[in-house]
Amino acid sequence: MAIGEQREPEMVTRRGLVVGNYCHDVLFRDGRVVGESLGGAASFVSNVFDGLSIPCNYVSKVGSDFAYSVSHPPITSPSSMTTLFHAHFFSDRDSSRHQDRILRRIHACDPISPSDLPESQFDFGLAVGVAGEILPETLERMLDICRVVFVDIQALIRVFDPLDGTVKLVELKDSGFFHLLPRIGFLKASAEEAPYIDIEEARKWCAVVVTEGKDGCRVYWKDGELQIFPFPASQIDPTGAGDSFLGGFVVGFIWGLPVPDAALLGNFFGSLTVGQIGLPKFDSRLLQRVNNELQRKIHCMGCCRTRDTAADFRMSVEHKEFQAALVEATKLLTTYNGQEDEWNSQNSPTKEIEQIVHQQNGDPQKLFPDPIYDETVQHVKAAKT
Ligand SMILES: Nc1ncnc2c1ncn2[C@@H]1O[C@H](COP(=O)(O)OP(=O)(O)OP(=O)(O)O)[C@@H](O)[C@H]1O
Ligand SMILES: O[C@H]1[C@H](O)[C@@H](O)[C@H](O)[C@@H](O)[C@H]1O
Repeated sequence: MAIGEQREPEMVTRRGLVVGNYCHDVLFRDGRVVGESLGGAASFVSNVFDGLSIPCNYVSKVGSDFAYSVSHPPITSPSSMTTLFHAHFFSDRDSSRHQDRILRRIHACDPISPSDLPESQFDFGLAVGVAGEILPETLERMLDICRVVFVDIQALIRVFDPLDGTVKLVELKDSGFFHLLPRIGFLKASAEEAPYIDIEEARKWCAVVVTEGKDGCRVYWKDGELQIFPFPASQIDPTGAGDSFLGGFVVGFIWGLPVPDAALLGNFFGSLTVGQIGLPKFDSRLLQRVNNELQRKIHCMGCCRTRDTAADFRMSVEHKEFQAALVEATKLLTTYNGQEDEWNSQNSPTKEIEQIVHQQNGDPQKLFPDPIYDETVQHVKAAKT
């Protein structure tokens, strides 16, 4: 290498683990079925990860009635049904007591036990259960084998009415998972779930990200908090917005973005999700733009940037620019060479069961250099103590 020539940062591949069951979702509006779709946070997360070529191991269980073809095959439990949710939405929001939906678990697939997890070590893990399938011992095992674990609180605090399966929430401290908080990297909750956490207590132990629907999200850590602004969206179905948010957030994190920038990417994928029923289809040109933008950003930040704990929770100087680039990317959806109608008809929400077949996107994406990732993980851990 010639003197003065800049060495490209050496890229490495992160190993990730996603744990949580796929499910069947049936959507009702005012008592009428309006959509049926593949669901489960793991399916929404894999939709984002596959779109951005993030390779991962998935541990998910379904029954022999599972109706979809997926790119990351689940474990089939012959004796159990696939988890099934009925989500009831109401035009008159009073009848749903101001929740955006009433959710009922109609069937529950088998839980995921520690022995279902691979024997390997992972750079990151996502605990994204939907119906109580992640047991305390399963999360504990994930914490043993993954360097950073992102947890969706819905995996921890949901309980189910024994008569009709209505989903209710319990306080995190009564959930059987509270003692694991100091080992969790990030805890993600929706605005509806946030009251079940004592945020002041939880933020001493891990970073907490509260998603706030059309208002974006708020990140809390030991020494501070920050509101991250949303992207405009026209909401058709909120299902899975939080899951896609988490997918985008984790992608940002493993690319080495500071937490607020990663949360912005989460907001971006959350906003893309609410515009479609069920699992969203992301436009490939839009995904390419996002990948280019991530490449550009890590080259700007360089691998020699100064790192300190506070910096990981501070917006990058290019935060606004990143936001503008993502807004610009969404314009691809409306200015497709004047062929908006064609695009819209290809992407319009379907009311029939879709057979979702993901394409594996070639070679795994090479991500941020290892020393930087090591530092980020250290800093997230240091921020707690
Ligand atoms: N109407 C909206 N407009 C723009 N962005 C939205 C809208 N709704 C959701 N989002 C984005 O998606 C993220 C997650 O949404 P939300 O807070 O509704 O998650 P959630 O309740 O966990 O969803 P679910 O449980 O259905 O997966 C938000 O933080 C926001 O960035
Ligand atoms: O598919 C959805 C999705 O994963 C949501 O995040 C979850 O809240 C629902 O339980 C599930 O049916």
